[in-house]
Amino acid sequence: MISVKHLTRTFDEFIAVDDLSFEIAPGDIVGFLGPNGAGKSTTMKMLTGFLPPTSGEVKIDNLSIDQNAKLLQKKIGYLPEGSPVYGDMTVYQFLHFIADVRGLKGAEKRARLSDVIKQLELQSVLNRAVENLSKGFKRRVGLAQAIIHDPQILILDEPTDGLDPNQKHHVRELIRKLSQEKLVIISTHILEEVTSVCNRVIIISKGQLRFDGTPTALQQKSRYFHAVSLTLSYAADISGLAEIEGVADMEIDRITGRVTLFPEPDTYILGRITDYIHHRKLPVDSLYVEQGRVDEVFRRITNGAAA
Ligand SMILES: Nc1ncnc2c1ncn2[C@@H]1O[C@H](COP(=O)(O)OP(=O)(O)OP(=O)(O)O)[C@@H](O)[C@H]1O
Repeated sequence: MISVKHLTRTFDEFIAVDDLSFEIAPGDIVGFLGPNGAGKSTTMKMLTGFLPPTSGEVKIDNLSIDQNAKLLQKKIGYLPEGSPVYGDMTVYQFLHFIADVRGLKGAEKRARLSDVIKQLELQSVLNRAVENLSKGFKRRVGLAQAIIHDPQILILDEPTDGLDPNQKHHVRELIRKLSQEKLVIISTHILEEVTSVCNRVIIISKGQLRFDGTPTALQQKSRYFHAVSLTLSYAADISGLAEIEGVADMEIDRITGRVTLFPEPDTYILGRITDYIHHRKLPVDSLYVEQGRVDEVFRRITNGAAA
């Protein structure tokens, strides 16, 4: 269990993290979101005990990270932003070195090394210097070092940054698998990652907490939640759609031609829309109820007031 209370960090006059409080329990896969410069990395560094807070506290299993950093860091796997250091080592040397630092020995060390090499598919680059690897492989080496000691808590700063779509998928699957028995916090800019991997979302902006809830609760904040969208196979008179009882507003995407109808509060409009389409024989190609657009909520939340 991680407990964060009134966590604040300033750099000279600048407040990078501003009075954050939240608790994270095992089983939580937290997507930690925020625009560039929101304070995500700074928060993660404080959660892992690598940066002292200006005020407030972080407790892991009821122990303050400030006073117990060495002990608690054994429970944490941390993937910092960017690439692994010690770039002139080969991947194999680097992972051995990290295994030693983590106190792994003998058969256990060999088993864990072979396990992470397999999980992150690093066999083909074991003898290459870390600094010469592609961005994607560097990220995978970083992930391997984060999980080598099988930590209870995983804190991953942009784990899929720089990965191609196949690798992204692979790493998300790995995170999903690891999260069955661990507490996981990942920071990301990729909003689809949140709905596909996380069961909780924390959004910060300008160092302050703006949202803490499930991905579904976030989607429900979208103005598109339960709106009905449709596309037509050819142009037709759709002006009557906006007049349907219960439809508050209509929006047409100029690029895709997608038509979206927004319901009045607590109104179910799908039935009336399908009746209308049927009656007018409109050439509808696709029709669906929107689940809410996370990117729209994210923009609104991070530009304005707390949600
Ligand atoms: N050591 C430092 N000295 C001065 N300012 C810093 C320091 N570290 C971070 N900052 C500032 O604190 C703010 C938050 O930075 P942080 O890296 O935590 O943001 P972030 O949310 O991780 O951003 P990004 O998504 O771009 O990685 C930024 O304005 C950054 O410039």
